[in-house]
Amino acid sequence: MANLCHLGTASVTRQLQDLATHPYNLAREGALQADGRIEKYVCSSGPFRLLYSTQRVDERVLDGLQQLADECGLVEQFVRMRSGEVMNRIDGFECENRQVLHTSCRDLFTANPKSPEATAKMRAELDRLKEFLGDVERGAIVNERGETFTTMINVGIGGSDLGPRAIYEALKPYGLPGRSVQFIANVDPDDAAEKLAQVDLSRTLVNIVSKSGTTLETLTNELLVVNRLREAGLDPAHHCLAVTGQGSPMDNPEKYLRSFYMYDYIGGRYSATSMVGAVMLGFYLGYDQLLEFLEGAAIIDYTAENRDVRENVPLLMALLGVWNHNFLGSASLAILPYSQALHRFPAHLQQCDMESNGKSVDRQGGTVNYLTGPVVWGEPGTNGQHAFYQLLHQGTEIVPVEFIGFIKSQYGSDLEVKGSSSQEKLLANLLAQALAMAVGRPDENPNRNFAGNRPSMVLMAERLTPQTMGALLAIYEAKIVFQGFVWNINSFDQEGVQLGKILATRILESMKGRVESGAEVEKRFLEAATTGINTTHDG
Ligand SMILES: O=P(O)(O)OC[C@H]1O[C@H](O)[C@H](O)[C@@H](O)[C@@H]1O
Repeated sequence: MANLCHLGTASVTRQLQDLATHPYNLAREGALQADGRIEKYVCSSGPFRLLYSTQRVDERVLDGLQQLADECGLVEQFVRMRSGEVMNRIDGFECENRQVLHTSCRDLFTANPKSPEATAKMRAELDRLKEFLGDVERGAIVNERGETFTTMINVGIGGSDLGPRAIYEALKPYGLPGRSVQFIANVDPDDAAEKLAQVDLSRTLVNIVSKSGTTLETLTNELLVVNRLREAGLDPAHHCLAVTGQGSPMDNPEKYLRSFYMYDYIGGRYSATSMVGAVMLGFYLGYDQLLEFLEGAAIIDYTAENRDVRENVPLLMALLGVWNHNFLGSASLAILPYSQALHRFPAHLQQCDMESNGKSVDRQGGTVNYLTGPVVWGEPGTNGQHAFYQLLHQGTEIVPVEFIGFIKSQYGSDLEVKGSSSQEKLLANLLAQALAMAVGRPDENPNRNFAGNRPSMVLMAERLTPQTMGALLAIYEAKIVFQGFVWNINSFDQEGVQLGKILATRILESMKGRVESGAEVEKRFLEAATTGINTTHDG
């Protein structure tokens, strides 16, 4: 039974609303140095340290957020989720009615996993993956000409692409020698054409990833790649792998060189540590580094069970986000990694956050009367500083920022220019931006005045490695789940994506002259979009 306490019923909500009428003034002279604030407002979990002195909070607000966490039973709900309680549900209405057990996929490093049966299933799949990867490595599994496989194409979309791709991009320096991965996600034929042109298909494994086994883009791209394999004289059953839900339409092991399973209690946007990410990451990183990635996530899952907000990074980030969004009124959230390797991480978080918490109905089927998930966006720094930081500093929209930074580079190849290394310049810019947003700078010229009081927080670790990437992923997954508990919404289904798929099918039918009754609007919209534009195919 989910806690009925949430933002709308917590007794402390009124107190936080009162505190929000006069939030901490970061731009006041000496505000940041007061009371050892900079050193005091630091929280650590696993390999990450969160600096939050540049948030508009003080001890009373933090105490209020602690009380909100306690009243909502956030950690208790998180523990119950990890232990297998059915939390993907809406009381009294038809719903998915499922457990939420993405944490079971990495709960491998203890004799007492939270959900033993789910972890045992993941362990069994990992054992099969380890054997397969070993066969590929040893050359026991080779192509038609007896050559080893060097490349993998990952065919999937949404959670079957965004998380795995972001993690692959983040960990490129850690790949096994000679290994590479390409991703085909969009149904746009140019996406597949561009990727297929970059590989030697004869040396390529094709990893078809779809939890449901029914996603139009993925099935279309599978056929497209299979067709290209056949055209090249290659046997698809000798190159293609499948990762899908047990019993899905793709669960057809004879059709594939290997099939690996994920389960309905793992949401697509939370599946990067399941076989959805593990097959590709294991091929690229090797099995041992895949385990390091999973262990990083597991470490955070356990630290996230600390009830003390001040000692639990994902819980603190969740509550600071609620403070900025629900009490200070910000509408969006910028996630700005000062690491080019994390350039696809904000895109993954857009799905994980906005598909989880972009909801307006609570877990009892009622309409919420408070804000839920924010708009999430972001790009790496320092690039963003040359793009949208003007708005962050002087726009009418206050956009809270979550910066992510590392002390050391991944490659260790750097150059001292004008007395500093590039990594030093990267970090200096990150910290400078957080301070500038907070403190501002008064100027009599209104166009040069920086009002400050623009909140941010800084997540720091030593270096982006497989383990810190796993930890970073789990921090954000837990943060998003904690916020969904505060808002008393079901963060684990995605009914909102279904209507578009239905209308797309109707428009496809219209294109073929088959107009269902009631699909008049789609037909007319299609005609307005295409009539008079050359739609004949050039070749
Ligand atoms: O993995 P699949 O079943 O192919 O689903 C891929 C994606 O499809 C849908 O759009 C869902 O909204 C996503 O959550 C899911 O990740």
